[in-house]
Amino acid sequence: MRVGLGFDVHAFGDGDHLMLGNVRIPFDRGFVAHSDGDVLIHAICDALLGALALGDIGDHFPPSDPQWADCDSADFLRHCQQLMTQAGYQIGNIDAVIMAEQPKIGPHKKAIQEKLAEILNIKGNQISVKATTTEKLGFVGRKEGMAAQAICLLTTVD
Ligand SMILES: Nc1ccn([C@@H]2O[C@H](COP(=O)(O)O)[C@@H](O)[C@H]2O)c(=O)n1
Ligand SMILES: C[C@@]1(CO)OP(=O)(O)OP(=O)(O)OC[C@H]1O
Repeated sequence: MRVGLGFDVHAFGDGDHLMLGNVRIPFDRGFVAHSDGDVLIHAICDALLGALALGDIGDHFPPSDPQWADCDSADFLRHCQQLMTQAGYQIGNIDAVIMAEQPKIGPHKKAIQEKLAEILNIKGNQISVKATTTEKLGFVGRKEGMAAQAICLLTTVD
């Protein structure tokens, strides 16, 4: 068994939606990022890579590489999953928390969990997505951006 931890932050900029867990959420801002800025998927990728001791998302998809510009972060997640499978592991469970003052994540949580379960080919009860404000404190509280944290448990494939 191995555990991994991931954390990511993206600032808000111009835009009219956010991609979170590969679900499009209408919003009056967008993420500032090289890719689609899916802060939740990036945290999950780093959790998987961390559990495998394979570096972090930037090692695999360098921000300096134009091929990742505006990239669908689901592709990053599929790649990390392939690395996990090649290493002989499978997902036990993933737990994640999104830190955001806005938008409200609650109405989108189920869709996000279902989408991530579909991408990762796991059951719905193997992935948990939660949300919290930071009680108006810090950059999240000032609505300057969003953060996400994820932890995963990997087990060996029998
Ligand atoms: N962007 C957010 C932040 C929080 N929620 C939900 O609100 C509840 C209370 O969160 P606090 O951090 O203010 O205690 C909790 O159920 C969160 O899931 C949300 O939907 N969207
Ligand atoms: C995802 C990558 C892709 O170039 O860029 P960003 O979308 O800026 O996201 P970040 O969380 O900073 O991770 C680094 C990169 O791997």
